[in-house]
Amino acid sequence: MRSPKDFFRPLAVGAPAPLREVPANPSRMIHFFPPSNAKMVAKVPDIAPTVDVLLGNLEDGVPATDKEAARAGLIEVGKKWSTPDTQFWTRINSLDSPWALDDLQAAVLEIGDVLDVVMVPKVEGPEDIHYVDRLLAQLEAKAGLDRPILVHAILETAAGVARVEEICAASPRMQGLSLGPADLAANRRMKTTRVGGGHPGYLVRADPEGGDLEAPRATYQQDLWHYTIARMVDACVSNGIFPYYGPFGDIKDVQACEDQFRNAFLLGCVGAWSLHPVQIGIAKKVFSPDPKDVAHAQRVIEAMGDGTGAIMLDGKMEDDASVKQCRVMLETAKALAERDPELADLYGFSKED
Ligand SMILES: CC(=O)SCCNC(=O)CCNC(=O)[C@H](O)C(C)(C)COP(=O)(O)OP(=O)(O)OC[C@H]1O[C@@H](n2cnc3c(N)ncnc32)[C@H](O)[C@@H]1OP(=O)(O)O
Ligand SMILES: CC(=O)C(=O)O
Ligand SMILES: [Mg+2]
Repeated sequence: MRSPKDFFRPLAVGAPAPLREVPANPSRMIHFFPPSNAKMVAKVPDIAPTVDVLLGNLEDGVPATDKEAARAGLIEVGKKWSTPDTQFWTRINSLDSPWALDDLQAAVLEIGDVLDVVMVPKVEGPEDIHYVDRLLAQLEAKAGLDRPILVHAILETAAGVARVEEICAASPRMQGLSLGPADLAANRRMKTTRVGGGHPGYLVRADPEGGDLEAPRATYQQDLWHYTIARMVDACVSNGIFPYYGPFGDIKDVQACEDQFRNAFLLGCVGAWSLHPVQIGIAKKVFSPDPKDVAHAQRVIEAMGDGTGAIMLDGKMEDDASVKQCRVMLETAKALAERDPELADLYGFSKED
């Protein structure tokens, strides 16, 4: 662990100074595309303006035989990047793979000027972040970049979950964390075969009525990811960075995808991954506060005056703590509405709001 005095010093001569605060840019969906697929690369100009984050994926999902082609596709997209209101990220291969070093070098040296965030998979502890941190500083200095590239870690090993707080605090470059439910399930030896979402076998059953064990009893499916997401949210918030739900692999089940995303939103996540165009709209809907909640938040804030004390509104007690929740809701809505006029209209915000 670096001394607190050195925490914000650049890690290489000539590298840009680390940021003191991670920007809270809208990132309701991190949209994944495989840059090795020429058809999908051709769609980038149309898709980029419709998403908050576009991510060129170099890791899992890209066949080993296509790794070089994916890196070349990412560079091609970066060189033509002309959507400054959308963030541009990449996911590099894991640090123990034969590709990670070349991924990082190519991404920073060739397109570092347009790259906002590098997503690092399978992070096991702060030492992985320290390695990437120093390397990025050296590469940024070499490329002559004037602002640092941030780092996003995927939580997809038991060791990573056990050290999640240390990972979040490892560097001022840390932008956020995503849940990696597929690799995490494998690493934990969970007995599932899915990419995120629930499982019908993970349930609780109602007690038998009148002790009748033969009578039908209601069952309730439980959320396999609740514990990990809650830990992730606490670790992120206490370090001033952002938590995200990861992928939902059952593309056709848009309803369960929406439910999983909403659980994450309610627990504090700011966004999720979209793997297919159909999931972009789901993430946009879920991670933009509901206009009814925004209107309610405005009413509570107005009714609470200076924000202290206790009042009754619609039969419910409101006080200092509920007004703080309402401010979170309103601030989130305002930040999103700033870049989305349709949302601003939906919330009834005027330009002065
Ligand atoms: C556990 C993890 O690591 S998750 C992250 C790794 N995985 C990924 O990144 C997967 C990303 N997604 C994909 O590769 C694709 O969506 C797949 C393979 C899952 C499905 O692709 P398809 O079989 O082509 O789906 P489908 O036929 O429904 O696609 C409809 C259209 O959307 C396009 N499309 C599909 N996914 C994407 C995408 N992620 N970005 C842009 N366009 C896409 C298709 O090219 C197709 O275009 P067309 O109508 O012009 O032919
Ligand atoms: C997100 C990811 O990489 C996983 O679920 O494994
Ligand atoms: Mg993974």
